[in-house]
Amino acid sequence: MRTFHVKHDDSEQPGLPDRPPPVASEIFGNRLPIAEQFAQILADTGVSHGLIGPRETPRLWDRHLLNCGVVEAVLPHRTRLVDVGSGAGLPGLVLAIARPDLDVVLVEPMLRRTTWLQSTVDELGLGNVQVLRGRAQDFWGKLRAPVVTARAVARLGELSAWCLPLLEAEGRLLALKGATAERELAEDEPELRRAGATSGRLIVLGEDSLPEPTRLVEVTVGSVPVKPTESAVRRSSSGPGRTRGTKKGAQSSPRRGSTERQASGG
Ligand SMILES: C[S@@+](CC[C@H](N)C(=O)[O-])C[C@H]1O[C@@H](n2cnc3c(N)ncnc32)[C@H](O)[C@@H]1O
Repeated sequence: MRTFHVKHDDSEQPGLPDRPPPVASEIFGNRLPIAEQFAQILADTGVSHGLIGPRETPRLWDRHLLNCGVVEAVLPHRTRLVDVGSGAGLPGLVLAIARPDLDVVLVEPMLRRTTWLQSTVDELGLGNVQVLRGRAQDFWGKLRAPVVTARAVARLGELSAWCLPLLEAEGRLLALKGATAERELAEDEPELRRAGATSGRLIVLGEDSLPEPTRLVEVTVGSVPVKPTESAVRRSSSGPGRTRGTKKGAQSSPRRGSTERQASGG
């Protein structure tokens, strides 16, 4: 009888993340071990709890940790950041790891996800992260920050209606988008204006360092914080209000202005 042996390459095994590429140390610096621990958690309970697809494990770094991590380059020192629809902590938790100077709030409506997020924050020992359960709309009038981030949560128009009322004056919504970023920005411009945006532009990050650069849409508000639009309030109150903390856990008229489109390297 003939016998043969199959040689296994550990990096191909399901449940094991890919290895961090060299650019990871530029983004995470001496926090790289924490980022690696987060990648392990994503590949383990992130997959078993259904927060991330099993097919994502071999590309956790390129598609997720680095795609989100490069955004730290456009964040000022010691700012407060609200990440809406955080899911598996993308991009909020990644940014909190890369930048311990940030004060990060993760907003996520699904209990299963907030429970996982809180246990991950505890396991990583991150003192700069708060996890809140609820939709963005549930925090209107309760939460404001200079920066709001969101990835893969909603189209730009709807996302702006939800998120601009969470911004302080002169604040910025940073929406991580894929290849459709520029088109969405053009198509949703009227909705952005109605939501109170004073400008919008495309920023491309990691062009020289990432296999797929991050396409970020930056939407800004003016010197007066915006109120939710009437239609957003109507639509939001027809859904269930679910504002909760986890175990730790006067506005004026919208401004109208020109929405600027601009591509820039980063
Ligand atoms: C496709 S997942 C993306 C998760 C994560 N941002 C990522 O990039 O992997 C969308 C997330 O948005 C959340 N979500 C949906 N509607 C929301 C709302 N109105 N406010 C806040 N989060 C919302 C969902 O519960 C879900 O976790």
